[in-house]
Amino acid sequence: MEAIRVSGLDGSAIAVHLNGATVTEWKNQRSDNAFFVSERSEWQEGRPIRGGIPLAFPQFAGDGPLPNHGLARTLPWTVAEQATGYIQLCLQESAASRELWPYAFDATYSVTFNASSFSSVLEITNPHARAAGSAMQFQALQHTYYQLDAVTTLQLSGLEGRTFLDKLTGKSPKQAPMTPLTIQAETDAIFVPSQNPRPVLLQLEGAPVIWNPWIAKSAAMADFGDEEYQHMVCIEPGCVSQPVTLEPGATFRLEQHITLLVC
Ligand SMILES: O=P(O)(O)OC[C@H]1O[C@H](O)[C@H](O)[C@@H](O)[C@@H]1O
Repeated sequence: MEAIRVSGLDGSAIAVHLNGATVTEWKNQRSDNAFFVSERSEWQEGRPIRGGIPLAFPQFAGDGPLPNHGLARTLPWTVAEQATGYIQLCLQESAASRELWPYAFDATYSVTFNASSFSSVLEITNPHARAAGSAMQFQALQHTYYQLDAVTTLQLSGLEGRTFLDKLTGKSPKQAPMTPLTIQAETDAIFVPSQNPRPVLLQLEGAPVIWNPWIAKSAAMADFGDEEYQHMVCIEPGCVSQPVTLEPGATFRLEQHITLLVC
């Protein structure tokens, strides 16, 4: 599977796969890889990579008729630009995408990084001329897997008191505790947008999904090690509970900015 390695300043580097524009590695001043990638990931063209930052578009998870998380994470993207600490990839509609989703779209994914910060921006344009086209609706999300020493010691601040839809109980609305979020069991929480969002540990755009498969689901996944849930968490900025409606000619932007606070 084709991976591109991009070097940045101060010894930093990323690896990104054309399959899904999936970033699988960010080497920074703290670690060889900030992102979790499963030892059991499949690494097959046309299959999702289990780790790094798969992109969900135009559908989140099983929310519609498309394959889980849509089509962007399994199609081949192309490199549009590359420089020190920067890469931009793009994807347009194709026969393969039209088979699954009958809309025209222009997607770009731009990653800018150095040894202490990492930004990734997904942009989706509805390419129809304003007069001619129609609006399109979709969900989009950056499914970021973080590598952790121990998930049970994670404290995630910024989501105190916010409402989330709990996928483990049929998307029932619940309220996050007023203390930092911790993960001590299976977690699959879709946060809903709030009026006054605060940064979530990292600076995230949109309302994140927080996921850890824990014991039983890990054992059931063929491309995930039984014990790996202990060393990862997914914090996924995106627009899920409120899908995006994009008018002809308009561009939607989903940003993720990660800053190392301790070096
Ligand atoms: O197994 P995947 O298709 O990669 O999905 C992995 C996970 O993604 C999201 O976080 C969803 O909320 C989960 O319900 C899903 O299990």
